[in-house]
Amino acid sequence: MIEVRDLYKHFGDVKAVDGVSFVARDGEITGLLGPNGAGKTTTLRMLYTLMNPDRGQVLVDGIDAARDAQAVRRQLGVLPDARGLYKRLTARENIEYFARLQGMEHALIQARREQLIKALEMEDIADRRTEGFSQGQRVKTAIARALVHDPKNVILDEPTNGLDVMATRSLRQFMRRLKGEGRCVLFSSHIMQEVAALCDRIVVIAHGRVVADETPDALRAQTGQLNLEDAFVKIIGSDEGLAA
Ligand SMILES: Nc1ncnc2c1ncn2[C@@H]1O[C@H](COP(=O)(O)OP(=O)(O)OP(=O)(O)O)[C@@H](O)[C@H]1O
Repeated sequence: MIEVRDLYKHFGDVKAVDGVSFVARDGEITGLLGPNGAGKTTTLRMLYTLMNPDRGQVLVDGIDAARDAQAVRRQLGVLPDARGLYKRLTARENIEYFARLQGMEHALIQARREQLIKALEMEDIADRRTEGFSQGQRVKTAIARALVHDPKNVILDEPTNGLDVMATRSLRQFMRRLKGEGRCVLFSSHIMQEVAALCDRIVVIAHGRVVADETPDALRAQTGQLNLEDAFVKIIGSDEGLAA
């Protein structure tokens, strides 16, 4: 479980994150939805301990990120906005390298690596150097790498960005599988259809603030809109930056 309490991050005059609180529960998919520049990536960066908040608290499975960042990192699998693969290594080697950094044992690394390669249907690319990989191939490799240590909590920053329809469908399927395994899945998106299709809970963020935190059904009811797209536009007050 991931808990965010009253988080702030300002860059000069820009209030990127301005008092954000929410909870992402185990066995659920939580979507952080907001237009471009809403503060999604900054919020996630503080969650996965890449950036310190100006104020506020991040708890992962009850562990305070400010007190024990390393313990928090062990509990997290992260697909960052910069996918950051080693281009001279093959996909398999990228996954293995990360597992070694996590201090995993050789036999466990092999088992978990092969399990993920199969689950993400990446057998055909596993022994290719990642240099020249397509967006979809890069995302798959980065996700396999992020999950190799079997983390309970999974954070994905705009996971379907740049993916085609088939790749998006299979990634959604994979995220449902993670949820079915009881993991806490938190992802950001500016695509409302995606969030509507996947999420148990939607946290809508605009101008660094949470403007709604509901189930998709409750959002529809609260705004009196049958269509989620209309509901989002009503909550945010504009459809700017929200792709359908
Ligand atoms: N390192 C930084 N220095 C200065 N300003 C920053 C920095 N990081 C983010 N910002 C600003 O903070 C605001 C929120 O940015 P953020 O990347 O968190 O938004 P986002 O919701 O992830 O947007 P997008 O959907 O476009 O990725 C933006 O105005 C951005 O320009």
